[in-house]
Amino acid sequence: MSGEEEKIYISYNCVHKHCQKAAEEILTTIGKPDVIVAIGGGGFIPSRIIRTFLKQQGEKNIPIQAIGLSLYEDMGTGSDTIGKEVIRTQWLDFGALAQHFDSLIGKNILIVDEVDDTRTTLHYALTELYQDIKENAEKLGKNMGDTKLSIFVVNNKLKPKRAELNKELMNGGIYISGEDVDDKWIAYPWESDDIDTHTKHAIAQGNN
Ligand SMILES: O=P(O)(O)OC[C@H]1O[C@H](OP(=O)(O)OP(=O)(O)O)[C@H](O)[C@@H]1O
Repeated sequence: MSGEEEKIYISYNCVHKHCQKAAEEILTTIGKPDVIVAIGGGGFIPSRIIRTFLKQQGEKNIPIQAIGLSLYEDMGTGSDTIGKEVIRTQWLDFGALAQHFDSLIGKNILIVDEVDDTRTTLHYALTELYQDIKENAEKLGKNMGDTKLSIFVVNNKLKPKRAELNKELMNGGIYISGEDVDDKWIAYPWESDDIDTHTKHAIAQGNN
């Protein structure tokens, strides 16, 4: 079987509908997030879409903050290590954030990415964000208060993960995937150089 046939094709419609459904669940469980943290590049488009459905009439748009995380093979890795390392290419600018909030302390934070593959990236994002907020709180002589960290991914791959998400750090925050899928290559529409053919494949697979 060729690589092409192995891929799962996801259409823009499909991403949109997963975002809509996840937003409903978020609003009925943890309530409206104060800020969305988009993990670039794959988390950018889903973040913008989900914001549409999280916004309530007459209210301000939820700010989207971008962080850039990339996975690199860790050449010096031993057999007991994670095998891939996460590189920060962009991080939160707490100075700029201060225009919107006094800080992220006590806020309802939603982290968004397109795919949870080995979970390395989400684990890194959750742990590092928590740590930064905690350090910020300590500097201000505060505690973490009711800071909640939740996660939305368009797709979660059903496979053994290289890292687990620490529920304690999430503090009642939730994890939602639009759809759990087999451990196959996922073709997202924003990566396509032929969107019409891509969408046809997605429709044929029921991913529209
Ligand atoms: O669960 P994991 O195994 O950590 O993999 C998931 C991550 O991998 C991809 O990022 P990539 O580094 O390819 O960057 P991109 O989003 O810019 O494509 C994807 O966007 C996720 O962030």
